[in-house]
This record gives sequence, C-alpha cells and structure tokens, in this order.
Amino acid sequence: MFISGSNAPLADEIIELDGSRLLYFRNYISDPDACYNALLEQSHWQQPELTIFGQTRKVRRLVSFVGDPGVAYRYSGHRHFADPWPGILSDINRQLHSDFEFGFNSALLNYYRNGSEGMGYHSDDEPELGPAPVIASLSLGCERDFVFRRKGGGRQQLSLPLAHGSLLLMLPPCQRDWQHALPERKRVKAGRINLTYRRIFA
Ligand SMILES: O=C(O)CCC(=O)C(=O)O
Ligand SMILES: [Fe+2]
Repeated sequence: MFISGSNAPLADEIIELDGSRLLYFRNYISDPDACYNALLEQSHWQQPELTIFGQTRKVRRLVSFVGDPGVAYRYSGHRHFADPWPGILSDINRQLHSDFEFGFNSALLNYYRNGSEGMGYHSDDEPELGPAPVIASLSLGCERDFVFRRKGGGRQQLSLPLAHGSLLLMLPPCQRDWQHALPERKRVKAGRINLTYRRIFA
C-alpha cells in the first residue's frame, strides 16, 4: 500500500512508528552538492512572520514554495501561491512519480542557515492535504536530527539523522498520529535545505 511503483528502490531503513511507517533512502539524490548549490542560489527565499498570542516574529529559517500553476498553500499564517518549479525540483518530482507513483503538485522548501535555526513540533495535517497525506522529505546540506513524538505531547520517541541527499517518506497515518520537529543544534555552523513534496487538493 502507498508504495505501488514497480520501480521503487529498496529502502535503507524501514521504521515502524507504532502504526505509521517511515521509509528512509540514504542516497536518493544523485548529485546532492549541485542540487544544494542550485537551490541556494535560485530559490526565492523569504522569511515569513508568524503571529502567536499577539506577538509577531520572523520564523527562524527561510522558506520558499514551488509547484504547479495556481497551487496555493497556507503556512506561517498566510496563503502563498507557488512559484514555478525550478527544473531541478521538477526532475526530482518526476523521479518520485516514476519510483513510487506519487502525484505531488508542490514542494515547500526550508533553508536553515545554521544550527540556531530549526522548526518546532507540528504535523503536516492541514485539510488541503487530504485525509491521508504522504510527505516526501528530501534533505541537502548539513546532517540534522529529525525527531518524532505522539500528537498531543509527550516525550520524543525517535530521532533520525537526515543525511545530505537522503529521502524520508512519511506514510499515513503518520501526520494524523505523530508530530515531527527539527531541533536547534547550536554547535552546527553549516546550512541545510529540506524539501517536502506534497499534494495539495484545491
Ligand atoms: O526540515 C525538515 O526536515 C522538516 C521540515 C518540515 O517538517 C516541514 O516543512 O513541514
Ligand atoms: Fe513538517
């Protein structure tokens, strides 16, 4: 189920997260250095502001959103229309389609300039992602830990270091039951880019 593509490569790790499955492919992107540099230079990076309990702050990372024409997505409190796909990201989308038969129509990019930037616990469970979203997360640049806890709080249950050029598939019902985060790592000086491919329903 969900991994129906007959060309699907073998996962390096299959992680069972109490009812949800994560698949990890360590070397999915063939030239990760070139991809990192191209995205760093070519993306339209923005630093959205987020208002929580009346306080407005810039998020601690840079963000870019790309996809098919007309696709819009609400993140950091605002609705954003997708920028056109850079060639390198539509190539990866084609690869994801041929390997797994996924039909993503957009990707959210996050650029963490160093280890003092990260992302707090959340689930990618907005209604426009449908009831059972598959999220394909590609990582480039400095290896960082990606952590999970059950929705509703509680302790961290899993920490996965995500390597340069790797792919992590989060399969349903992961977004329904679990939250994930990218904790700060103050000692880290180097940058990291993460791409999450998503299917957004109008
Ligand atoms: O940077 C990461 O690995 C996670 C990004 C993420 O969770 C998101 O964009 O929703
Ligand atoms: Fe997420």
